[in-house]
Amino acid sequence: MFTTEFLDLPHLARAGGSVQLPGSKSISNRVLLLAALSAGTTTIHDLLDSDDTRVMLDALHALGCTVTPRQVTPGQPVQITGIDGALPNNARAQLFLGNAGTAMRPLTAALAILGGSFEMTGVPRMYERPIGDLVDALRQLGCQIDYLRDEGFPPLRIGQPDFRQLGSTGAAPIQVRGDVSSQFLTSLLMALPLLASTSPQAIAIDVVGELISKPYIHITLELLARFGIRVENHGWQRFVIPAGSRYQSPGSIHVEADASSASYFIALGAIAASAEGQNGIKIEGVGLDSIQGDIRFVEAARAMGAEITGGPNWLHVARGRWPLRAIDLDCNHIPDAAMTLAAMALYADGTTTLRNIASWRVKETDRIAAMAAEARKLGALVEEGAGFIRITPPAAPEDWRAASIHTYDDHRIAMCFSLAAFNPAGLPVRIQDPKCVAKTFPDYFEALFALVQPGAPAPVICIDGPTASGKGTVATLVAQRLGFALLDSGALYRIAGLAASRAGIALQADQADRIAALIATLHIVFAPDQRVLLNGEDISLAIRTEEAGMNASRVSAFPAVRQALLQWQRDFRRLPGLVADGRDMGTVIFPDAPLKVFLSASAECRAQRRFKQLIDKGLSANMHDLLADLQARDARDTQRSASPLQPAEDALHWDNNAERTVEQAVQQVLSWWQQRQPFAAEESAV
Ligand SMILES: O=C(O)C1=C[C@@H](OP(=O)(O)O)[C@@H](O)[C@H](O)C1
Ligand SMILES: C=C(OP(=O)(O)O)C(=O)O
Repeated sequence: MFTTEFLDLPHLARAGGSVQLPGSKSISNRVLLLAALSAGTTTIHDLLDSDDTRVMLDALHALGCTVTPRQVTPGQPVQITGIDGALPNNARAQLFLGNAGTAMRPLTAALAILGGSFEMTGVPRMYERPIGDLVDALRQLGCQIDYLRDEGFPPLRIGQPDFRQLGSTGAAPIQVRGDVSSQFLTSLLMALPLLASTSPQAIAIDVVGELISKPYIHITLELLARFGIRVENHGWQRFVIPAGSRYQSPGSIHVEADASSASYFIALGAIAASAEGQNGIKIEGVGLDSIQGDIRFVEAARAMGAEITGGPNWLHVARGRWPLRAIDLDCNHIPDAAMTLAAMALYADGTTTLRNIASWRVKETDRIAAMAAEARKLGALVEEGAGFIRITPPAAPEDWRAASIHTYDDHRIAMCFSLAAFNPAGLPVRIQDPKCVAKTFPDYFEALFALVQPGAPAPVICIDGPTASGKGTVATLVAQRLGFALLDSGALYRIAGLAASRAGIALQADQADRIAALIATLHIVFAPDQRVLLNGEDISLAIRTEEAGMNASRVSAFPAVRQALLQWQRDFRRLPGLVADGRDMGTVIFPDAPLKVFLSASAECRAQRRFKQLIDKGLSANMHDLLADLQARDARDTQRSASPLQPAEDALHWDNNAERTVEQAVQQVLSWWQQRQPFAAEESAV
């Protein structure tokens, strides 16, 4: 996941390949709760691991369910041992439910019926998302729920219910409004079997007013059936839970991939020209047999021009009509995926209108307002109303503008606007707070980058300089702040030197071809945890000794060795960008890099820095020897004929002497980078 303050997407041109999507949020959180209420143990395969499911898992754990393992591990199922319809007497817990509607609402209903002493809390936005219709419905039954702040909104306190009045009202249906969120009805449908299990009569729920987002009720009914509860659906108006209904674990259950998450990749296939040698985008894990209503996004995308084929659990999407066709659509049945249509509308041949989406206003943010504001920043014309949005794309490529997209802590805003990087003007797009995708799709950007190709080679920031100038530290931090990949080219020469000396090859010029041939056989891995592996062995420390540094300097003087490592280094170039640290990054390896920085410092200062580094690592060091070695390396690095150490003509210089801090150097590089971005002015105005 990208945890940077912002993520700059360079202009994107093409896409192709296949993507395996993470599990459905709506299915994951329903299955977790149903498993928790059931008798027996349920093994859940392909559960989504995201903020929304984590709050649900934590809540279930706090309520005494056995959850193994406690953290979702990719490829490993999660086992939940349920409470069999009852909590211990005097159960109490404070539950933090983040901004997960699928946790807050269903848990509120279930706990209000089970009884105990619970506080339901969340993030500030959760306290602006309505829950009054659900509380009103539960109070009809005798549930004890208090608002801790504003009437009609979380946080809530739940107490012990009093079901005596139920007897007197007999089997009167419970009324619930359906026009603000379908999650209220879903919550009742999942909680009321707890009452029906001991009730002599069936329990009926009547929907008052229009029921929005109906397909989510379909998911609820499908999953209830898997857990032994067969609800009668009378025309989406009345739902009847038979007397004696009792939760029974299905033993094992599989979570489909998320159909709403699929919408971004369907849109990608519809918008992007196919990458060379590829034919569109294959989406795996969800397909035409899905129980998720958002699969009907496929129809809308087809109407706009996408060419989509599919099987039970896969889809294939290719660009068809181009530009896309503008549409006018009632989107009530696909409230989440419809946002992706708004992103597709930026590439349509006219004005697209998305109607019947009033619920957008009470989700992660006011999504109608947010979509309108951000699409306008890109140059689109947008009209909005209480329950619709109308988008006209920028008229010509030159009407597009480079924008820094505010994401409002809303995963879907971030994912939707990543698609704006395909704009015809060749502009980059900045996504602020990219980690907001953690709500349902933590690795969204990684998945996107695996499929797309930039319009021009991915950006590179070169940081060159002599040994111990501090470039490694600065490069690492700059890469972290921007979410860029890191190339420590010195490490490659260190590895080459180490491998050659271990192979018994003398590090001298007449052996250069042998060393180059050896390099071609090496299997080198720079692990995400900073470890460096050579043919499977952790050599992170072995390449950091002074001797390894000297050997690196020796082999790096041989043109054949430099040549053998050239493509290796260039292959590090990837999205969203690269920070390359070395001696000839700006001059030889990435001469087209948009930012080149040359760090320098006096030999004494660098010797001091190296001394400290070695001591900190627990290695022995001697200042006098270090200075002499460093001067010898400087001489070799600057005097070698093959790519000698020298600043690129267009490099910006930073004197990294002792009185300057690492943070100052990092800030300077970031500020030079920022000045090169087209949204620099807008950003500094914020
Ligand atoms: O039940 C569900 O899983 C959901 C229902 C929908 O909400 P509304 O019913 O509030 O539209 C949807 O937007 C949400 O992401 C998930
Ligand atoms: C509306 C959404 O979430 P929630 O489940 O919190 O309602 C969403 O994921 O788009």
